[in-house]
Amino acid sequence: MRWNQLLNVVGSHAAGMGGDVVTGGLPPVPGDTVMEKSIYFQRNLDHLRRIVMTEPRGAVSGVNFVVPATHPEAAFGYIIAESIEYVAMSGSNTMCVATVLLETGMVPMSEPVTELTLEAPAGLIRLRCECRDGKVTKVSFVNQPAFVYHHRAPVEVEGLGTVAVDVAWGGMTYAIVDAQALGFRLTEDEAVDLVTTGQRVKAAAAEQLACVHPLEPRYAGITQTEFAGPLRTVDGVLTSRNVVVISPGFIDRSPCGTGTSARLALMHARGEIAVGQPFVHESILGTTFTANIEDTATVGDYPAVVPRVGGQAWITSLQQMVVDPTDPFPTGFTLNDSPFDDVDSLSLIGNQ
Ligand SMILES: O=C(O)[C@H]1NCC[C@@H]1O
Repeated sequence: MRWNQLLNVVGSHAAGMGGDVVTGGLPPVPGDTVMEKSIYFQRNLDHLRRIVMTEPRGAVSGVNFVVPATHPEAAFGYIIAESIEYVAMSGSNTMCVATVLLETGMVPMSEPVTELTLEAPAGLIRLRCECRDGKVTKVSFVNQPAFVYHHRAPVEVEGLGTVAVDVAWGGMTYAIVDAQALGFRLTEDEAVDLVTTGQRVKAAAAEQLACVHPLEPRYAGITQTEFAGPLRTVDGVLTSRNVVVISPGFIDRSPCGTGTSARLALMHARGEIAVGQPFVHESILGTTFTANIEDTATVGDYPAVVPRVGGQAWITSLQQMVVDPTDPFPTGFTLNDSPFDDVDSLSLIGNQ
């Protein structure tokens, strides 16, 4: 027993998308808000993200670090790290965190519903967790407001010509394109092509379209591409498939909660969905999130919507990750054959 580091890591996934939850082993993380803690973590403790995210210990694109909340209404805070950014919010990760907190007893579970408030870097997140026989069967949460930065902006994309791109914020920033117009059905056999095209769209949109969140810490740029499938009605409910390509080039296995939020903002702006109307978003795997707009709002000068997104998460492992002082890879490594290759090209939060 001579480890330099020991982290308690609960593996989980929401609708197919992995999200590890670190429930113990962290040093104190200073900050007056969870956003400040996230910025501190990025600057001073990023080696902990690398330990969980990279080989030889882990290989996952989302890691959540559970920290004490700074707001009296929240049970816990959580810092959310994706492959190349510390994000304000994430839907699948929020479902994983809530499920882990409840199913491991860190937060008491009440059946059939546990109302819970957590503190994400984006702010307070109110959750409604449906629970049966000790299992969380659905987590739905009210996201911070989502809004549209750009409507059908013409973007010159390498190999594609001029593409109409919408850009919307849902907790992360999305370049949203019409999947059908680009020839995609959003099926599993298209995964590699979706990543290649999605990365090109994202690079071009990020270069050609400015977007800076109006509120501190002023998240800037575009880090996700969302291919929006056609809207259809299934059993009377507005439904659509989508695929999100996460930086640095990896498909979200889930229907993507922040992408769903961004899409709700866009659909509302286009008159395609009303406040309160149910919506089902499908992933490339066919897994689903339910969603609706709870209310309208404004963010800076942008008209916005307040989204609710729901889905289910499952615990997959209980681990203690350790670092031996003689280990040649104390903070892991990546090779460029891995979809998580770019962990070192971390983009900093806001305009630091
Ligand atoms: O559900 C979401 O919002 C996320 N899934 C992985 C990438 C995004 O953070």
